[in-house]
Amino acid sequence: MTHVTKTMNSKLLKSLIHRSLSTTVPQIRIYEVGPRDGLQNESKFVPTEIKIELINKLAAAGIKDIESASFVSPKWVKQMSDGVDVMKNVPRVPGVNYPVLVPNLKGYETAKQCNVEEVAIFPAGSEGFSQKNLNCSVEEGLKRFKLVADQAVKDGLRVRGYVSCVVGCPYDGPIHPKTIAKITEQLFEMGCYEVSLGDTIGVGTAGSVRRLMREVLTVAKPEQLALHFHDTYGQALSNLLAGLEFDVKTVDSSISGLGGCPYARGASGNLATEDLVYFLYGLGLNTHIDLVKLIEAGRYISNYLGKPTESKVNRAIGDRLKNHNDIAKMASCDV
Ligand SMILES: CC(C)(COP(=O)([O-])OP(=O)([O-])OC[C@H]1O[C@@H](n2cnc3c(N)ncnc32)[C@H](O)[C@@H]1OP(=O)([O-])[O-])[C@@H](O)C(=O)NCCC(=O)NCCSC(=O)C[C@@](C)(O)CC(=O)[O-]
Repeated sequence: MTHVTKTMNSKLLKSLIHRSLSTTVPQIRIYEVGPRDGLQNESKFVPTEIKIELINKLAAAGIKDIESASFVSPKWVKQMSDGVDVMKNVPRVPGVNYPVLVPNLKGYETAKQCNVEEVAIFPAGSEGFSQKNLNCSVEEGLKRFKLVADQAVKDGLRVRGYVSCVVGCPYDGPIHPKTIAKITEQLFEMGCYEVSLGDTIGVGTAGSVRRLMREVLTVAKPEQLALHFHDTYGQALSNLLAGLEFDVKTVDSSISGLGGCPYARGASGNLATEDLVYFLYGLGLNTHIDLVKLIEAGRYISNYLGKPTESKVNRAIGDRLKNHNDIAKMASCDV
């Protein structure tokens, strides 16, 4: 790379970071799932203090919704078995929401003991995945989640719903959008304030996402929906653009592109939060996220896991920051 190109890239980067710090109106809400969806698939146990430090770094970067743990059966997902320690010890930053995933009333009771303000329930969009992930049919799963939602609403907690396998299932193949719309509607009837549409195995394309959105928007308003794309086939950003065309305002992502579900064969990581923030600034959509601190959080966890980041933005900017050798200086640079 020539000196001129290097300088231009560095100017571009500074202006991008400056914009990320200076604009004021949040237009897109980022719901970070790295500490939960991101780490649940890691085979080597990640110590509680590393999980807590990751959550702290995400909060310091300006993320306001951080799904921090799941209270599922430790026999099913051992990686999440320290959820209570995470939730009892993570310093709660005012204004930051620390939701947890719960599969049943048992998990809900644990969540309540940890003083969470929001729980997430997660029926599957397909029979095959429901059996593998929850050990029950879709209908039985919905019944269990209704018990959780009823109790949470009674206790004054917010309830978020996920529908997984919204486009395709690793066991049943393509899923009809009408099926997903029906489950989405049931989640709203249970009292969910928002439903996140999960392309669990990342098989969606802009075309299938558009078809899904048209159907789901017959039962929901765009501001009640979130988009949750895994990037298995490299389609997450184009799928997101297709979803944003329908005016959805909340996007799930995972720091460093970590993620996957142990019960969804072939599922890879989520859309990386660093890539999402870069992409949204490119569209002129403010997120209030400090990209430099976010990159630092991504490097922290990928260094710990001993693997390269899945975030292309982190990789691209990271190399240049090595040259500048001072992340903090870079973040405060003006143009
Ligand atoms: C639903 C169950 C529990 C059914 O599992 P089961 O084996 O049918 O349940 P069970 O009631 O027979 O319980 C088995 C054992 O687990 C215990 N147990 C039971 N529940 C709990 C709990 N809450 N907390 C702690 N322990 C629990 C229970 O006490 C018992 O212990 P034992 O008596 O044998 O010693 C199980 O299938 C499960 O935990 N599944 C969760 C799997 C999971 O976490 N998958 C990943 C998250 S989903 C996802 O990633 C997709 C999403 C949301 O991100 C969207 C997307 O990406 O698209």
